[in-house]
Amino acid sequence: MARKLLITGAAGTIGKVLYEGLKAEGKYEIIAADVKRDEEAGIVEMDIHDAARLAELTRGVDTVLHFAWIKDKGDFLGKVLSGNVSGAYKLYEAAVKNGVKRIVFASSNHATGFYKVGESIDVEDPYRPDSFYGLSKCYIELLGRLYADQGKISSMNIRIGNFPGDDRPHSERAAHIWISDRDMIRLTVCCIEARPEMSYLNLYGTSANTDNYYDIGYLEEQIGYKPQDNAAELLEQAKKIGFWVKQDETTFQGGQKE
Ligand SMILES: NC(=O)C1=CN([C@@H]2O[C@H](COP(=O)(O)OP(=O)(O)OC[C@H]3O[C@@H](n4cnc5c(N)ncnc54)[C@H](O)[C@@H]3O)[C@@H](O)[C@H]2O)C=CC1
Ligand SMILES: O=C(O)[C@H]1OC(=O)[C@H](O)[C@@H](O)[C@@H]1O
Repeated sequence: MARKLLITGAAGTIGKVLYEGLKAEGKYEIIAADVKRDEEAGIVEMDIHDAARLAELTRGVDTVLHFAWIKDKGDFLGKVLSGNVSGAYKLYEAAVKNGVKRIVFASSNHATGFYKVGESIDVEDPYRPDSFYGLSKCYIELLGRLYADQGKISSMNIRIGNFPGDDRPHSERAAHIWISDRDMIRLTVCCIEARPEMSYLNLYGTSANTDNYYDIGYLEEQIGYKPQDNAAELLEQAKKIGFWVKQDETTFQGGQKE
């Protein structure tokens, strides 16, 4: 029987690419949902605040891919806590009640964005959020950890680097964190297919960039992720043809300056 997936945020920059890529895999039954319904694209309506709708949509689902996000702009009490954190809680509760096996969450490099450029960091290093946005990602990663430790669901948090939506790196900073469309799809498939006993995993989601901030080589053995693209090569080509590349020297990995 085909594995049933629910993608939240399916109309978004990453969601759209994932939905198409996972359809093309040809082996999944997919519910694509977003607050923006798009009948033509097969995207049904779902508001992350609506617990009843979440209960309905998670029924019979094997894996939830949680990519919906209310743009927060630092509104801590409102969009961060009452929107994204409480929305994730409602989604995870619904998933657990319906026996969903795994949640793959779109976390972010900003969960550790206050490490300095030049520092080599490991995924087990302490959180260093660089914003309320990054902080909310830490909270939701830990929500997943709680449910996983309680034996209720398997939880994987992909700390995505930079996915601009047009499949090319645009800045010097992107050379350290970029992920291409096909690597994003590949990585998500690896998370979906990872062995069921894997109850919790945090990982950085980037392509095989020469200058990656994070060593992700071990992911091949752990979950079979073998990225194919490299921002350094594409930035080199872009510069040769005079394509705009932002020179952005930053102090911190999340992009902020001292
Ligand atoms: N694009 C990137 O470079 C990175 C993205 N991420 C994370 O990946 C996820 C997806 O990012 P993008 O696709 O770039 O964002 P996006 O803003 O393009 O997509 C988010 C989607 O969520 C939907 N949404 C908003 N409010 C909603 C609600 N109340 N209920 C249901 N859906 C709602 C939006 O309509 C939108 O389609 C986010 O969690 C983001 O923080 C993390 C790191 C990097
Ligand atoms: O750090 C980055 O480049 C990206 O990180 C994120 O978490 C954001 O969702 C995305 O809009 C940024 O562009």
